[in-house]
Amino acid sequence: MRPELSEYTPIYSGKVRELYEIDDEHLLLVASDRISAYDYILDTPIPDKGRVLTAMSVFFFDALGVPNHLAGPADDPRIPESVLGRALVTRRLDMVPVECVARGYLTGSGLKEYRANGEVCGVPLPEGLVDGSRIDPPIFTPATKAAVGDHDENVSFERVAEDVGLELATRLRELTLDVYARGADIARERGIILADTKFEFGRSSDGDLLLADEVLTPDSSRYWDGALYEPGKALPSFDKQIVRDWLTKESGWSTDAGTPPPPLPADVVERTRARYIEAYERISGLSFADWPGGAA
Ligand SMILES: N#Cc1c(N)ncnc1-c1cnn(CCN2CCOCC2)c1
Repeated sequence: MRPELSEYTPIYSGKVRELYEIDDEHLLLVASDRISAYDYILDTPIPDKGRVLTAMSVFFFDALGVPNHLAGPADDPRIPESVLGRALVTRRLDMVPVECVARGYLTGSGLKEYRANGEVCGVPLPEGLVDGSRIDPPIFTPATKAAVGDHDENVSFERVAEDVGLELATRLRELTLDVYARGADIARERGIILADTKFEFGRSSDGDLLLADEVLTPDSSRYWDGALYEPGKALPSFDKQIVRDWLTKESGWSTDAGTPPPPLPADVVERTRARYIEAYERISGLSFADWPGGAA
């Protein structure tokens, strides 16, 4: 008999995920079906988004073999039926207050910084780069964690070293670049570019540095369709562009409307759900139908 979610104490609620306390040593990390666009949490959920992104995290945790915070399988008996498939039991860690970002392509806030001063987080880049340019080798561009709803602030490696010490900052950079490179290689071999990603790390009670949070999902990474990539060409989001295009080109809403986006039509929801499942099945080689928690 599985416990009810109400038996666990909620300790953190983010835009699309929540964290609950199971006991002194264990947490329940729950991924919702909520989707965000243009800094709004949309009213319309994407069915199975939470389950697909949980499956992606588990695939990469397993494939990359990095010591991590998982403390049980996807069907762990401590997971309530109501969130089965979109929740994971994790070890409770002492989180390192750094968003560990790796960038293999120049876009977003990194591009904005580069255009202003030719570098990103203090890392100088060659002249002449444009939106979508490859950054090879990838760079470590950390950020400080922002409050829910705010944007993280890009900071230099030196600032991270001041905050957490040079040894840990160096280890975070090494791990971030190694895990990103290996994960991006796996995805690229299957036709999906992971342009950048954000990791979080924490220390266990016995002092080990473990990979935490979600790993290489479309919510923590930019997913691009590799078939469309040309050098120097930024691509639309593999998973969110259907929603973005409908909102800005068909719904009558605009990003400067000053009002929340309208509900999504059923076909946009279904096509978006299919994109998440496609990304998972292409990268993992597994069938989403085999993932726990599907409709009975
Ligand atoms: N993972 C993890 C983890 C852990 N294993 N131990 C202790 N704390 C955390 C933790 C606490 N906050 N965050 C930020 C990311 N949140 C994740 C949930 O959803 C909201 C955002 C991570």
